[in-house]
Formats: sequence, C-alpha cells, structure tokens
Amino acid sequence: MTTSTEQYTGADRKVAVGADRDGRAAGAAEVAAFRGVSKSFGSVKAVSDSSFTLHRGETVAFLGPNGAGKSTSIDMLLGLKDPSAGQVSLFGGTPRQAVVDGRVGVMLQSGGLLPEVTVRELVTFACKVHPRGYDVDAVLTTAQILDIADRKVDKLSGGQEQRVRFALATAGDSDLIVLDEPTTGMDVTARQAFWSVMKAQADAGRTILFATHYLEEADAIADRVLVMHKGRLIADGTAAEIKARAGQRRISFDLHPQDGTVDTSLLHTLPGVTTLDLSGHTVRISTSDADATMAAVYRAGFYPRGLEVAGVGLEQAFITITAAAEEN
Ligand SMILES: Nc1ncnc2c1ncn2[C@@H]1O[C@H](COP(=O)(O)OP(=O)(O)OP(=O)(O)O)[C@@H](O)[C@H]1O
Repeated sequence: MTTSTEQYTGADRKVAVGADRDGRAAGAAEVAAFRGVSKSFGSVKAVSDSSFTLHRGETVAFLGPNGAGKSTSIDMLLGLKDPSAGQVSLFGGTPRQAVVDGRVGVMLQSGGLLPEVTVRELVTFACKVHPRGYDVDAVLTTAQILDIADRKVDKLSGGQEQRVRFALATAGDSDLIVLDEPTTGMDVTARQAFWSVMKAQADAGRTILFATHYLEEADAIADRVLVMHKGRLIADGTAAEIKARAGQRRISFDLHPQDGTVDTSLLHTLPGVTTLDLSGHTVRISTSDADATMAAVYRAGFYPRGLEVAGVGLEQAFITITAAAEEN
C-alpha cells in the first residue's frame, strides 16, 4: 500500500480572513475586550493590533500555530503582561482588578505547582483565597482528584497535574475562566470529564476562553473560534462559519481497477486541490473548487467509484486559512 500526503499551496484559495465579530452576542454583557492590542518582545511582535470582545456565557476557543501569540494574549488578558500598545479591559476595569476580585479562574499551560504540599493543601489554599471560594471536597471531586488528595503535587503524572490546575481554576465562583491548553496530557476519560464540567460552567453563564491545539475540541465545544497567526487575529466566528469561510470541500473516491493504466501522478495536477492523500485505491482530496477538481478527474481518464463530497472539518479549514495568511 502506498500512502502519500501532500500540502498544496496553490494561489486559487479564496479565504475571507480578518473579520472582527465584536457585537456578536448583541445584548450579552461584555466581559473582556482587546482594543488595538499589540505586544512586542524586542524585535518580536508577539501580538499585533488585536481587537475582540468576549461576552457573558460564551465559550471561545483560541487557535493558532505555535508562536501565534495565544499565550501572550492570555497573559495580557490576565494582567500578567502589559500591552505595548492598545487597551485590555476585563469587566470594564483593569485585568489585575478583576483577578483580585476573584472574577477570573485561570489554568495556565506552564508554571510549576508548589512542591512539598499535598493536592488537598494546595486546593484548600486556592478555595480560601478566592473571595467566593467553593467547598474543598466539592472542588476535588469535580476535578476527579479526591483519590490523590493526599499526594504531594510534585509526585503527580502530567495528566494528574493538569487536573490539579483545573481544580485551582475552578476553586471559586469566577465569571470568566481562562484555560491555556487545558487538556494537554489528559487521557480520553479525563478530557471528557473536563469538558462536561466546563459545559456546566458555561451553562451557568460563565465565559470560558481556552487555547488549544485540539481542533476537534474547539469544533465540539466552542460557540466561537478566534484564530491567530503570527500575532494577528485572522478569523473570528463560529466553527461552522470558519469552515465555510475556508471554502473547502472534501472529496473521496476509489480508483477503478482500469485506472491502473492511468498515471496517478496526474492526481497531483488537479485544479483547486489543497491536500491529497492516496492510500491503496482510495483518494482523499481537499479542494477549493470541487466542480473543477472532479471535471479534471474525469478528463484525466479516471473512473472514480464511491464518490463522496463533503464540507471540511475545522482542522482542514484551520490549515487553509493559516496557509492563506502565510501567503499574504
Ligand atoms: N518573554 C518573551 N520574550 C521574547 N519572546 C517571547 C516571549 N514570550 C513570547 N515570545 C514570542 O512571542 C511569540 C508568541 O508566543 P506565544 O507564546 O504567545 O505563542 P502561542 O500561540 O501561545 O504558542 P504555543 O502554541 O507554542 O504555545 C513567539 O514568537 C514567542 O517566541
């Protein structure tokens, strides 16, 4: 069996990017706002002129390739870093004030947990310092770490550490929960439990912002998706809108035995194609123009069987719009 996967970067993609969706949840209270925010580290522009608003009750996914500026944006949202230009506000005031007031629950990607203390001691501390802290056992139970409550936090596995961070983020009644790659290292069961708790938090009116590289999570969970690329916000919309915006279709078919006489390298010259995968007799294509691609398939002398044409997933849309941003 031969398998080949290729990325095409043809210039024929039509991707609308850069739409700002401020005001999407008309009437919903504003929770957070970035207004023309930039952040530089020396010559590195980590975030460039970023503007967006988060509203009460929204679950928003922050996507972008490595180094896109997601963590830097989150740090500014939390008042951990000051913008080089522009304004960040949380609940109409400064991020630091919102954090002090216990309005923000945070789960960051990095940062060691205090060593030499037990899980219970750490979570107890978080519940006590939160102005509206929850009952410790309830927090431990929800985060599914009651059974490891007496363990030292520096003796935990990566997935267990993530659950402890999750407990710290949900130790009190916060209005905004910010999660930086929250499910990294979690197994499938922990991940499902995590998102069901988050869904309950969202249903209770909390706003959730999470950065992730798991596009299927963003697709399944987020009401809205923000895509960053090289410091710029290049797309803002529902997962369905972003998929549609990428203008991509997925085509799959099997090559008929009689196609064995046809040079399969012709598949690589089809118009509109952005990715192509040939596994055995099965061809899978992403294309910006399904009609033109299929017309060319027939013209090239193939006899496709079991033809299926469908919209692309968020992952392919993400690849398309970030590749288009790269070209621009
Ligand atoms: N303290 C810093 N000093 C210098 N450069 C920095 C600093 N923090 C971030 N950067 C740079 O800013 C850019 C954005 O980084 P950031 O961590 O925000 O990206 P990210 O989207 O969160 O990436 P990842 O998905 O890899 O976590 C990168 O080029 C990074 O190297």
